[in-house]
Amino acid sequence: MKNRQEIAKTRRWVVKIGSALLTDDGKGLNLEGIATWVEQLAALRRQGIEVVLVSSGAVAQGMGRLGWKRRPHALHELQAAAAVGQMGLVQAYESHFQKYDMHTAQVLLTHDDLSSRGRYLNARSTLKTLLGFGVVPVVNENDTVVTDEIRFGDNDTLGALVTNLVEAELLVILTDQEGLFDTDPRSNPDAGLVSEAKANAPELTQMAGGGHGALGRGGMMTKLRAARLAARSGAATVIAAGREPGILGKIFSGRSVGTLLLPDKEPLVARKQWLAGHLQMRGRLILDEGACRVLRESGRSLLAVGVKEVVGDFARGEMVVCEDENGVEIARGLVNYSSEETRKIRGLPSSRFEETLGFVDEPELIHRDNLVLVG
Ligand SMILES: Nc1ncnc2c1ncn2[C@@H]1O[C@H](COP(=O)(O)OP(=O)(O)O)[C@@H](O)[C@H]1O
Ligand SMILES: N[C@@H](CCC(=O)OP(=O)(O)O)C(=O)O
Repeated sequence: MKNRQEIAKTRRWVVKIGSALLTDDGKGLNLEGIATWVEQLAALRRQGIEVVLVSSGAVAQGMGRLGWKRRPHALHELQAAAAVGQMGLVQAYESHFQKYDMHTAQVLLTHDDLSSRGRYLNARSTLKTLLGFGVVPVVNENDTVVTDEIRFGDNDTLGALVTNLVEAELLVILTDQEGLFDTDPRSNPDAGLVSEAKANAPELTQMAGGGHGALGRGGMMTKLRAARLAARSGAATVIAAGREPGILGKIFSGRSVGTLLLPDKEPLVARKQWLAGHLQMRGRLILDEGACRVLRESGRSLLAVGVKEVVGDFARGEMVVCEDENGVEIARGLVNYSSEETRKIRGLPSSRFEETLGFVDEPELIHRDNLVLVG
C-alpha cells in the first residue's frame, strides 16, 4: 500500500481495540462503545472486508465482575480476573454481532501458538476458515495460561502477529488518542499529530517514547512496534481514535484520520522474502514431472500425489525444499504434514488421506500461499 486511497481496495483487516477504550476509564466494560464498533465492523463486512477483531478488556471486565477496585499485582489473580472477564467480553461481542446476523468465534492465543511452526499453521488455517465462513474471530491473549516471561503483555503486539498470520493488508489500532503524536499529548498540549509516515522511519521511535494511560499496557511505543511488525508481512497500520464516530468507515474511504504507517514492501514480496530467507530447511520432497510442471507453470499448491520421495525428518509447519528427479530445486514451502505422514500419503490423492492416516488436515501438502518458487 502506498497511500490512503488504496485502503478501499484492501480485503482483510485486523482491528485492535485497546483497554483504554474498552474499559470506560475503569467503570467496567464500555458497552456503548462496543455497540458502535460492532455496527462499524458489520458495515465493513458489507463492503466485502474480512475482519479479525483483537480485543482487550478481559482483566478489567473480570475485576468489575469480581468487585475488585484495584488491578492486582499477583499474576494468578490477574489470570483469574481475565478468565472471568473474558466471558463478559465475548458475550458482549456475540450479542451485538447477532443484531447484524453475524457470528463470532473466541480465539485465545499465546506466544507459543505463533512461534511454533505447527501451531502457527493450525492457528492460521482456523482463522482463515472462520473468515471464509463470514465469522468474526474475536482474539485475545490466553491470559489464563501464559506465564510472565512469554506474555505479549499488550495486545498491540498480538494484533500485529495476527496480521502477519492471516496476511491482512491493514492493521487498525483503535485507542484513546487521535493517533501518534510527536510527543505524548497527555503531557504536552502542543503535541502535533503525525498523519502519515513509513513504519520504519527512525525518527518515530523517539516520538512514541511516552508512557501509557492508566488502563492500557503498552502506550504508543508498542503501537509503533506493532506497525513495524505488521509491515514485515507488507501490511499498513492506522492508529486512530476509537471514540470518533464512524472512524472505521472514515479509514475505509481514505479520509485523513489518525496516523497511517506504511510498509516498505508489498505483501506478496514480503511473504516470499520471509519464506525464502528466514527459515531453516528440514527436509526434501522429490517431485514427479507433472508436479514440477504444475508448480512452475501455474503456481498451484503442491499435492501429495506428485511426490515420489521424502528425504529427512520434519514436523508439520516446517520448511522443506521441493526438487525434481535430477535434484534441481523448484520451490520451498511450509509443509502441512510431518515427514512420517508424508511418506504414507506420497503418491495418493487427498481423498485417501483419511483412510491412510486416520485423520485429514489440509488437502494440499503445501498450500500455494506457503510456497515460494525458486529461480
Ligand atoms: N507520542 C504519543 N502519541 C500519542 N499517545 C502517546 C504518545 N506517547 C505516549 N502516548 C500514550 O499512549 C496512550 C495509549 O496507549 P495505551 O494506554 O496503552 O492504550 P490502549 O489500551 O488503547 O493500547 C495514550 O493515552 C497516550 O498517553
Ligand atoms: N489481554 C489483556 C489485554 C492487555 C492490554 O490491556 O493490552 P492493550 O489494550 O494493548 O493496552 C486483557 O484482555 O485484559
